[in-house]
Amino acid sequence: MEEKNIKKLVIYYSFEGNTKLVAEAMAEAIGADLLQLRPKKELKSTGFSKYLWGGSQVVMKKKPELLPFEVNPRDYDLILIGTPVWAWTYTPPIATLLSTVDFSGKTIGLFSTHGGQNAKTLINMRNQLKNSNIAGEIDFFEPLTKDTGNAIKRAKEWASSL
Ligand SMILES: Cc1cc2nc3c(=O)[nH]c(=O)nc-3n(C[C@H](O)[C@H](O)[C@H](O)COP(=O)(O)O)c2cc1C
Repeated sequence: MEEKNIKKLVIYYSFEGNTKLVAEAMAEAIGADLLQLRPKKELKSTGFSKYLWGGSQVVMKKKPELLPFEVNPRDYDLILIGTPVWAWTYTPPIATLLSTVDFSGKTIGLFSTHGGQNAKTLINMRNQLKNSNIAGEIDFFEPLTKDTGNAIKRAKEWASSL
């Protein structure tokens, strides 16, 4: 987007910090506000049980209730939406977001972080945003622990290119 005074927002969910890392880099690069999605009930699962818990949430198509937003996404023009990949798709808090906020007419960038299998995550998100202008998509392989510097650079360059 060319205009100087457009309002920019980065919305993300992050369970273990990978998506948060790139979301914050993007927001810093383009001067965007940040909105972290927080489920009212976040299970503090660790070890293998987190996969059972998270995976079952996705399979059951859960849309957990979120804590109130500090900003209204409708007030923004360019909105970047980021998710971890769970069970080959976007996370339940993002399902809540996409089904409760009207993103029609907005310019959207989509990003994900994953453990090597991004699968149809970004396609599935795009399919929920049929009335938005999808300006770009990018994914990252666990940026907290794998090639962090390069991931931050890619995140900043991508956000700046939208
Ligand atoms: C419940 C659960 C399911 C996951 N499913 C996948 C998957 O299908 N494909 C994949 O590549 N990574 C999968 N992962 C790994 C995460 O996508 C990856 O670690 C991601 O960067 C985590 O983001 P976060 O640190 O922001 O929470 C899964 C992780 C969890 C906890």
